[in-house]
Amino acid sequence: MIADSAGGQARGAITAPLRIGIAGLGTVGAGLVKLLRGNETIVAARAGRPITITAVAARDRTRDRGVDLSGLTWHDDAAALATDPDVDVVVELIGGAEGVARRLVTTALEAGRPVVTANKALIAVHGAELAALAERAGVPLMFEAAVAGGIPAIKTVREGLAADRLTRVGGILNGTCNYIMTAMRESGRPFADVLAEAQALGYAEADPSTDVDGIDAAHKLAILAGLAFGRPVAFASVHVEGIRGIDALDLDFARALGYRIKLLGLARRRDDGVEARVHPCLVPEKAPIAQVDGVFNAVVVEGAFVGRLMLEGRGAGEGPTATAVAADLIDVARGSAVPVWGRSADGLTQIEALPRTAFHEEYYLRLNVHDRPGVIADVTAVLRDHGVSLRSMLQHGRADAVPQDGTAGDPSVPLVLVTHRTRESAMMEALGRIAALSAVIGAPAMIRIDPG
Ligand SMILES: NC(=O)C1=CN([C@@H]2O[C@H](COP(=O)(O)OP(=O)(O)OC[C@H]3O[C@@H](n4cnc5c(N)ncnc54)[C@H](OP(=O)(O)O)[C@@H]3O)[C@@H](O)[C@H]2O)C=CC1
Ligand SMILES: N[C@@H](CC=O)C(=O)O
Ligand code: NA
Repeated sequence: MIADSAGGQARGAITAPLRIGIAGLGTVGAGLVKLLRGNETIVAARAGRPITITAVAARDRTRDRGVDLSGLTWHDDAAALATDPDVDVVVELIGGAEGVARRLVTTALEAGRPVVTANKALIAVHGAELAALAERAGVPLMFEAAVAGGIPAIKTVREGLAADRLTRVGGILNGTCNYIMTAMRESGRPFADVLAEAQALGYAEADPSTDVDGIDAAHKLAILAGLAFGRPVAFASVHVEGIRGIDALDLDFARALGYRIKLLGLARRRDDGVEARVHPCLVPEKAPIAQVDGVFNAVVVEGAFVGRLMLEGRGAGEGPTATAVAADLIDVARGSAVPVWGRSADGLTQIEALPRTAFHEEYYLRLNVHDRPGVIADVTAVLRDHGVSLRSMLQHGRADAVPQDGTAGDPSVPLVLVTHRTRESAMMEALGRIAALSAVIGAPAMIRIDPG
C-alpha cells in the first residue's frame, strides 16, 4: 500500500525502501539519478529509509545519459510508470503543461500514487485540478523544483511563512534570462550566443522561447502567488513580457542612470485585487536584487509580520534542481505532506489578476528621434496631456552620421525619458501618440522601474 510506505517514518515501523519511477532523463532526470546514488547514505538517513530507483522512462532508449540504467525497468510509454507495481512514487521530469506529463501525473494521482514533479507549466496551468485529485486520493503532490531550482521557495512560502499575511512575492525567477542579460551587460556578447550557452549548460527549457518570452517566469510567479495568497492565480491573467525587446542600448542607458535591468516576477496584494506580472525592470544598481547575476535567482517575499526577505541561489541546472526534487522525495518518504496550495483544495477558486491598465509605476522610455528642433517639446506635450510627469531626460550627443532609418534627412538619436509614478493606462495612451509623432522613428522602448 502506498499510503503505508509513504507514511513509514511517522509510525516508526517501515524501513522498506521507497521505490521511485523517474519519467524524463534529461538535465534534471539524469541529475537526480546521480544525486540519489552519490548521496545515497545521507538521503537514506534523512528519509528514514533508502530511496531506490526501480523504473525509468524517456523517449530514446539508446541515448547515453552518463548514468547506469542497468537493472531498471524501462518504459517506452512514460504514463505506464503510474501503474507499475514496483513504483511507490512517480517522479515526473519531462515537462510541458499537456501531453504525456499531464497524463502521467493525472493517472498516478488517480491511482493513489504520490507524485514529485519539477514541471512549473503543469502546476501553473492545471494546479487547481491536480490539487483536488491529490487531496481526493490522499497523496502528496510535490513540486519544490518547479520554482527557482535549488532555492527552497515553495517550502519557504507555503510552510515557513504559513502564519503571515503575505503582501508581495516574486523576484528573479528565470535563470536563462538572468544569465543572458548578465553576459550581455558584462561582456557585450550577442543575445543568440549567450542563449546557446545557456542551452548547453542545461538551463533553458526544451523550447527556449518559453524562457526568453517570460512564460517560464510567469509559470513560477503564478505558483508563488497562489501559495502566498492562498488561491491559485489564473495563469492566463498574468501579464507577461520577455527580454527580446531589451537592446544593448538600454543596458548602457540603465547603467548611466544608475540601474540594472532584470526580468522580474511581481505579485502584489492590493485593496482592489492581486497584481501578477512578469516583465523587465530597471532596478537601482545598489538594490540587493540588482546584484543577483548569472543563473542565480532571487525570491523576494513580504509579509505583515515577517517583513521582507530574499532568498538567493541557483535557479536552474542539474545539481540545484535535482536537490529540490530529492528534498521532496525525502518528505514523501518521511510521510510529511502539506496541501498543494497550503489549504484544502475543496472549493478553491482561482484568482484573476488585475489588468495592466491598473499598474502604477515609474517608467523608462527610449525613443529614436530625428535630431531637430522642437522634438522634445512635442514629446513632452503628449506626456503633459496624459498627466505624465517627467523626472529626468537623457540625450547622448548628436548623431551626425547616417540616419538610422536609412532615409535622407535629419540624423536620429536615442532620447531617454524617466517618469514619475503614473498609471499604466495613461502611459499606454501617451506612448501610442508619441509613436505616431513624425519625429519619432519606430516603436518606443518602455521599461518599468522597480525599487527592487
Ligand atoms: N533544466 C532546469 O534547470 C530545470 C528544469 N525544470 C523542469 O524540469 C523538467 C525537465 O527539464 P529538463 O530536464 O531540463 O528537460 P530535458 O529536455 O533535458 O529532458 C526532458 C526529458 O524528458 C524526456 N521526454 C520528452 N518527451 C517525452 C515523452 N513524450 N515521453 C517520454 N519521455 C519524454 C526526454 O527524453 P529523451 O532524453 O529520450 O529525449 C528527456 O529525457 C521540466 O518540467 C522543466 O521545466 C525545473 C527547474 C530547472
Ligand atoms: N529554464 C528555467 C529552468 C528552471 O526553472 C530557467 O532558466 O530558470
Ligand atoms: Na525550488
